[in-house]
Amino acid sequence: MIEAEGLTKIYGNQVVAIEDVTFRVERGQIVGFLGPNGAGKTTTMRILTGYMPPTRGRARIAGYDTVLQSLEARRHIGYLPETVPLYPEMSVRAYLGFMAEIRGIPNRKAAVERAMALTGLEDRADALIGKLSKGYRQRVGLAQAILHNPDVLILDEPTIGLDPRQVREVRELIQELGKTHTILLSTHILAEVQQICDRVLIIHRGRIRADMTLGEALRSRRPDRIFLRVDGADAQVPEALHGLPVVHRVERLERGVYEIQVAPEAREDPSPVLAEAIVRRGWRLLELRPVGLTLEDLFLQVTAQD
Ligand SMILES: Nc1ncnc2c1ncn2[C@@H]1O[C@H](COP(=O)(O)OP(=O)(O)OP(=O)(O)O)[C@@H](O)[C@H]1O
Repeated sequence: MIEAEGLTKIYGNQVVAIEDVTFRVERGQIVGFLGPNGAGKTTTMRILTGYMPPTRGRARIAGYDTVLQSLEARRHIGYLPETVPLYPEMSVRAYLGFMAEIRGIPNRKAAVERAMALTGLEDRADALIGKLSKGYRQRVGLAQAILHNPDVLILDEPTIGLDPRQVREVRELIQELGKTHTILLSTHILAEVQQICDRVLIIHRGRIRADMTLGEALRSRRPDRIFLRVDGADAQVPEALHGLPVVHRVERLERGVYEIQVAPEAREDPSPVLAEAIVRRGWRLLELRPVGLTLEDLFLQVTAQD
C-alpha cells in the first residue's frame, strides 16, 4: 500500500514543486498518475521511493515511513525510472545478477530467474542487452524493479518510445504484475490509464486535482454531447435540430453524421426529443448515442483550472 500525507517539496527555499499532496493506493490497485509537464509527478515519485525526503508531510510504503524507516520501505518498493541505466555489453542474466548483488539481495540466482520468468525474459537470458529491442529492454527495466520481490511498484512512463506492439506487450505485462502488486504508474498517455488502471490521480501545479476510480471519472458528468446518424435530407438536419430547446449546437461531421452539443440548461434526457424530431420529418434514425466523457475531457478540465 502507498500512503502520501500532506507531502510538500520546496526546492532551494523557493520552488514549491508539490504542495499538500495526499492520496492512498490500496493493495492490489493500479493507479495512473497524470499531470502536465512540471506538475510534480517525478518529485512525488522520488519522495515515495525514498530518493529524497519531503520538506513537509510523510509517505509510507507498506506501512513503513520512507524517511524514518527507509530501509524497510525500500525493501517493499520497486522503481522503474524513466531511463533505466542498463549495461549494453552485459547479458540479461548477468546484468540482473549484478543488480541483485549490489542491492544485497539474498538467494540471488533464484531472484534473477524469478524476475526473468515474471517479465517473459527467459528466452533472452543470455542475449546482450545492447542487442535487445526497446520493448525487451523495458522488460529488463521491469525485471530489475521486481528483483527483490517488492509488493509496490512505481513506474515512470513505462511505455514511452515503444512501438505499438511493444506498448501492448508491456501493458499486458504491467496488468499481469498488477494482479500481485500495488502499482503507481506515471504516464502522458491517457488511453494507457483507461486501459490498465483502476484509479486515476491528476496532479496540476503541485496539487492533486482529481482522485477517483476510472468508472467515477468517466461517469462524473451527464454526457453533454450526442452522436447521431440520420438517413435524411442531409443539409436540413442541422437546421431542424438546432431549433430544439435541448440543443445548443449541431456539428455536421460528415454526410448523415452529426454531433449534438446539448444545451447546458437542458434538464431532461435529450435523446427522445431528438429521435422524435427526426422521425417526424420522415427521416430514418440509424444511430443515437451519448458521446461519453473521456479521460481527455476530464484531464483538460482539471488542468485548465488554476
Ligand atoms: N532539483 C530541482 N530544483 C529546482 N526545481 C525543481 C527541481 N526538480 C524539479 N523542479 C521543479 O519542480 C516542479 C515539478 O517538477 P517535476 O519534475 O516533479 O514535474 P513532473 O510532473 O515530473 O514533470 P515531467 O512530466 O516534465 O517530468 C517543476 O516546476 C520543476 O521545474
